[in-house]
Formats: sequence, structure tokens, C-alpha cells
Amino acid sequence: MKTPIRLGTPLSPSAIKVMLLGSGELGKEVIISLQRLGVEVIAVDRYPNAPGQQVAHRSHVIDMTNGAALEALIEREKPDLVVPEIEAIATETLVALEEAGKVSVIPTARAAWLTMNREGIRRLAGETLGLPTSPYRFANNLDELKTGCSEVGFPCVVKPVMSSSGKGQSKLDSAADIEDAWAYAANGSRVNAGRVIVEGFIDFDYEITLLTVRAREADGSIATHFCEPIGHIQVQGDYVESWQPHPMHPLALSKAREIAKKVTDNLGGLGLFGVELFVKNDMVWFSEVSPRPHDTGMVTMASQHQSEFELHAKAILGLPVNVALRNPAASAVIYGQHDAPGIAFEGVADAMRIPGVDIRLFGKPESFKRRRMGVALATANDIDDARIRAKQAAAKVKPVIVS
Ligand SMILES: Nc1ncnc2c1ncn2[C@@H]1O[C@H](COP(=O)(O)OP(=O)(O)OP(=O)(O)O)[C@@H](O)[C@H]1O
Ligand SMILES: NCC(=O)N[C@@H]1O[C@H](COP(=O)([O-])[O-])[C@@H](O)[C@H]1O
Ligand SMILES: [Mg+2]
Repeated sequence: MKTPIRLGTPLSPSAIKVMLLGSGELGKEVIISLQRLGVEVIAVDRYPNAPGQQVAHRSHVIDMTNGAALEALIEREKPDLVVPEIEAIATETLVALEEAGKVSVIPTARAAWLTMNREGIRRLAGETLGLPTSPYRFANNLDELKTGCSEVGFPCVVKPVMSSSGKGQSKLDSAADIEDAWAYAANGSRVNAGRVIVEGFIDFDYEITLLTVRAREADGSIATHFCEPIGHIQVQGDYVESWQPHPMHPLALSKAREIAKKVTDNLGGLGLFGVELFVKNDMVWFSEVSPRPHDTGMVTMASQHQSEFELHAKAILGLPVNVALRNPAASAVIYGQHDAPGIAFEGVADAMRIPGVDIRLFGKPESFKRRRMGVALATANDIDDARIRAKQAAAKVKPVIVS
């Protein structure tokens, strides 16, 4: 199916219909951007009233890892574009539907399939493209994990091959940690328990997300655009703070862009990618890539003229993009802090009184202690001040249980 270049009227025969597979906080912002262009949006997730479903034209709740259920929904809705928003999708079904010419997947069904599984993208990057990565092994059981750890060496990091936001991930300092890591990975896996990657630990100076956009040019070709690097801090494999622009040595920046270009060229299609890289001096390692907006990229809602969500929406529709920075900014995560449905948030006004601060609350129907429920955004003259403001603002927002 060709990329639409003519926009329509939603809920009419001229409508451009886009189906989001996954409708969390990232999808919600993509949907808002699509809505602004009069696109008809169908939001799908595994539970009702997901953030993006609250702002879409209509929504469906299905098990997106069930290929038959996914195919039936796509056949029924006949979207022009299918936009994966999470990894845990029956991506082999998307590959088959795309091959049959029944649907167009963003950026491509193959990209969604390869990046759903750490093995797919790691072998592509490390073995096919020859990009620098941490040393790695895969394991299907405890014995294989023991062998893998001894080959990779300590410290190392064990992760389920299918998981995100640090779920099931642990750092191992010695062989004494292997059994716990295996059990933890089996619990944290989103789709299939039982296969893990063990990666050598990279003692990086800092890590970045390089948002990379493949967008249509006036002559019909596809050009690659790089946003300014986003620096971030992760705790237990989950992002807690990000900022843009992260200053980089020119050589490291050019290596980062070269890696991002190689991997996104191979994945192909149109849209925004979050390329995760580790940096030490002028050495750069590829870590992983999301063929979609990235959680650390929420900072772009405050830092860029066009946020990563607007860039994704525009690029997938075949429209031109502007990746320019507007001003330095930072983001800090607001966790639920309680296990409860329908929580409330106090202190939002106090947070917003900090100069340059804005708050986003995602509207997730149920809170968990470590579930991301909102984000504080802050602009400033430099990233240090922006980070201070964002963290202060996030700390002022108090999730409370409503009895
Ligand atoms: N090999 C490694 N060496 C050093 N740090 C690592 C390594 N692998 C992961 N980490 C740390 O853990 C974080 C999360 O890892 P990774 O991105 O692989 O997990 P994830 O579950 O895919 O997270 P997300 O879905 O949020 O991107 C990294 O951003 C980095 O801070
Ligand atoms: N690192 C990936 C990431 O941040 N994905 C974002 O989190 C949502 C799931 O949140 P939940 O687990 O709270 O439902 C996803 O739908 C996506 O928006
Ligand atoms: Mg990651």
C-alpha cells in the first residue's frame, strides 16, 4: 500500500485511517498529532481506557500477541497504516499481512518483527551490519546461562529476549547472581518465558537516545534527519530522567549518527526511531532501537519545535519534518507510588509554578508503584537547570489513593 499523501476527513470515505497497536503515553501523543491533521485513529491495547484510547476516534481491546485476533481486527477496520506502539505484538502476523499486500506497517512489518525480540535486532546490528555492541550470548536454560555468563564475563546484564522498560533485567557481579537473574528474567518476560540475552556490561560515561527520522522529500525520496542527542538516566533498566541536547564530542556524535543511519537504513520505511547508544570518550556502542517514539524522547515536547510524536505522525503520512531544537529542556518521570485504580494527583499547581515547567498526566486507569503515570517537563537556559526544575516538579506531584 502506498504512503498516503492526500489527507482526508475522519469518519468519511476520504478518511486516512491509522491503527495504533498499543495506546500508552507514547501512543496518546502520536494520536493527538494525527488528530490535528484530521486522521481517523483507531487505538488498540490490551486493557480498556488506555491513555491513547481516551483521545482516539474509537478503540478496541484485544490480546495483540494473538495473531488470529490481530488479523481479524485489521481485516475489519482496514486501516491505511498500522502503527506498532509496543513490542509485544504478533509481529509475524503483521509480516504475513504486509507481504499479502493487506496492510502497511510503520515503519515496516520486518522492523517491528526484528525489534520485538532482542535476538533479532542484536544479530542484525552486531553480525549483519558489524556495528559495535556489548559482547552477548543467548540462553534457553540455566546451564546455558552459566556458560554464556562465563564467556561474556562479569559484570554482565541478563534480560528476557522479549521485554521492555527494564522488566526482568538484572546486573550480575559474579556467578553467585546467575540463578536469581534467571528466575527474575522468566518472571519479567512479556511474551515467552525461557530465552534470555546476557550482555557484557559497558562501563559507559553516558548513554543517549538519538532520535532518527526517515521522512519523504519533495522529490519522493526518503531522507534521514537526526534530532539533537537526548541524555538520560535509567534506574533498574527504566528511564527516570532525560534531557536535550546532551553535549557530545564531535567524533562520538558522528559515530553515533553513522550507527543510527546504518541501522535505520536497514530497517527502512517511514517514521521516527529511537536509537539507544552507550558512549565512553569517543567510543560508541549500539544498544537497541525502537522503530517508534521513545520514552526518553518525551522531553521533545518541551525542547523541539516538533515533538518526537509530531515527527512520527508527519513522517508516516509522507509529510515534511523539522527536527530543530527550540531550547534546552528536561523530563522527569512521575511514578504511581501506589497499587490502586483511579488515583488522584496533588501538588500539580505547585509543580507548575516552577518557571518553565509543564506536567503531563497520562490518565492510566490503574496505578502500580513503579508504573509511569506522568512526566514533568521543564525548559531552561541550559540542561543543568532544566534537569533541576524537572526533578523538583516531578517530586511535587503526589499520587494519592482516593477512598
Ligand atoms: N550491556 C549493558 N551495559 C551497561 N548498561 C546496560 C546494558 N544493557 C542495559 N543497560 C542499562 O539498562 C538500560 C535498559 O536496558 P535496555 O534498553 O536494553 O532495556 P529495555 O527493557 O529494552 O528498556 P526500554 O524498553 O525502556 O528501552 C539501558 O538504558 C542501560 O542504562
Ligand atoms: N519503554 C517503552 C515505553 O515506555 N512504552 C510506553 O509505555 C506504555 C506501556 O505502559 P504500561 O506498562 O504502564 O502499560 C506503552 O504503551 C508505551 O506508551
Ligand atoms: Mg532500552
